[in-house]
Amino acid sequence: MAKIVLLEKIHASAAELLHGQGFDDIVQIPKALKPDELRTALADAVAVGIRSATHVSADTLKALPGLKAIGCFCIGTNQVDLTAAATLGIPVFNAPFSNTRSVAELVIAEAILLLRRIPEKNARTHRGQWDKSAQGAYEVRNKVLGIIGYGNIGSQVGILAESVGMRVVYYDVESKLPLGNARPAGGLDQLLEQADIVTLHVPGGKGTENMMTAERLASMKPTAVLINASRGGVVDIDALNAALRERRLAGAALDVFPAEPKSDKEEFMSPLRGLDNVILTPHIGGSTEEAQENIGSEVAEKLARFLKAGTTRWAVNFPEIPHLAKETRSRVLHIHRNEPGVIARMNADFAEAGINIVAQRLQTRGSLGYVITDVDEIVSPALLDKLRHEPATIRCDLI
Ligand SMILES: NC(=O)c1ccc[n+]([C@@H]2O[C@H](COP(=O)([O-])OP(=O)(O)OC[C@H]3O[C@@H](n4cnc5c(N)ncnc54)[C@H](O)[C@@H]3O)[C@@H](O)[C@H]2O)c1
Ligand SMILES: O=C(O)[C@H](O)COP(=O)(O)O
Repeated sequence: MAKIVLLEKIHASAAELLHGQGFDDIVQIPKALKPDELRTALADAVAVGIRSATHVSADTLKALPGLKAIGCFCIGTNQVDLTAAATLGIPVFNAPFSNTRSVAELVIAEAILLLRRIPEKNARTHRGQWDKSAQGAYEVRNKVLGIIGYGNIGSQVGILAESVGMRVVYYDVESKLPLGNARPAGGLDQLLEQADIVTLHVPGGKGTENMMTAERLASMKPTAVLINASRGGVVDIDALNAALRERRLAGAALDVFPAEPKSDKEEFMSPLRGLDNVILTPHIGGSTEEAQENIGSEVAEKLARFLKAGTTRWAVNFPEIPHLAKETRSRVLHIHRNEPGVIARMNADFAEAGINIVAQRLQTRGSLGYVITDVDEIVSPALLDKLRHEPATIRCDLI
């Protein structure tokens, strides 16, 4: 029985779909696990489902030879060592669009709340103060929204922002088609100088680590606000803390942090706690009923299709082979280093065993090759062993 472990309160739609596909050994753990706990929990699992808080390193993957696939039940995949996973023959799947709208709506709401200074007004009113003043409170109409990272979320934020009258500029490392009346800012520095609201929608990882440095924060208008619903590492948190306390920025909304609790039992620690001009949320940008239900079934289906048919369509780190219904008795999944002669040797092994190949589909990506071979005969353990011991083989499975 193939065991699948689902962590971090993945929506029930995932387990439902997997059960429907015949996977009955599903273990659910409602939190993220530390590396040693992860190794124990996944020791006999073929697949794992995680969200953004479970970090899967190369060392963890090397300690789990039985693990065949990883599902990130979210958009970001920077929590997994994707290169190590590919090198070990493990495809990683995610849900690239399912929570886009949820994040975009939250960002627009926060932009309005911050410009009206609602976080401060709210805190003061709770403390019994009656701060009825228009000072420093603005409409978002005609204000400049600067979007850093104009991908799926950033571009949707731009569309929603225009519908309430904001003027949208963006900066992206890639050339992007502007939607609506949005226009490229002409560079990151130009964006920071002119924006009243700066919102970050870049991926996490080395390329964006601390991209909002003290200098960049200092180049923003003192009346401007910063929103970060991307990844915590993108902002120099101490520099932001200083800018906010010294009133060099008017406010901020943060949904993601350099260090986040692994479960709701752990205390959230941040230098920004207690600041009235800051909205802090516990990484819930994508946490709506709609998004989580869709993500659950989308990623579960990708895992099920891989485990049952070898399908790697939409894998983020792997050669992509679209879904091909299994119509023959046996299907061999062969993941190998992309070198000359691998397929020839493999097919010679089939021929030597007297097996005729009915269909074969090869795809490569960089140094990785993946071939699905359908045959009508039973593949013997001896042949499987031979294929597994071909010099370029990374992994070979029979389904
Ligand atoms: N807070 C949440 O709950 C939540 C929910 C969903 C996604 N996210 C985060 O939001 C990120 C963005 O999601 P998306 O779906 O829009 O991703 P995406 O891949 O569609 O867009 C990311 C964009 O950033 C651009 N980019 C990359 N590096 C850049 C850089 N250094 N400077 C400027 N632009 C850069 C890319 O070219 C791309 O256009 C995800 O990677 C994830 O980390 C957070
Ligand atoms: O990458 C994402 O989709 C978001 O960061 C959401 O992550 P979560 O599933 O942990 O809420």
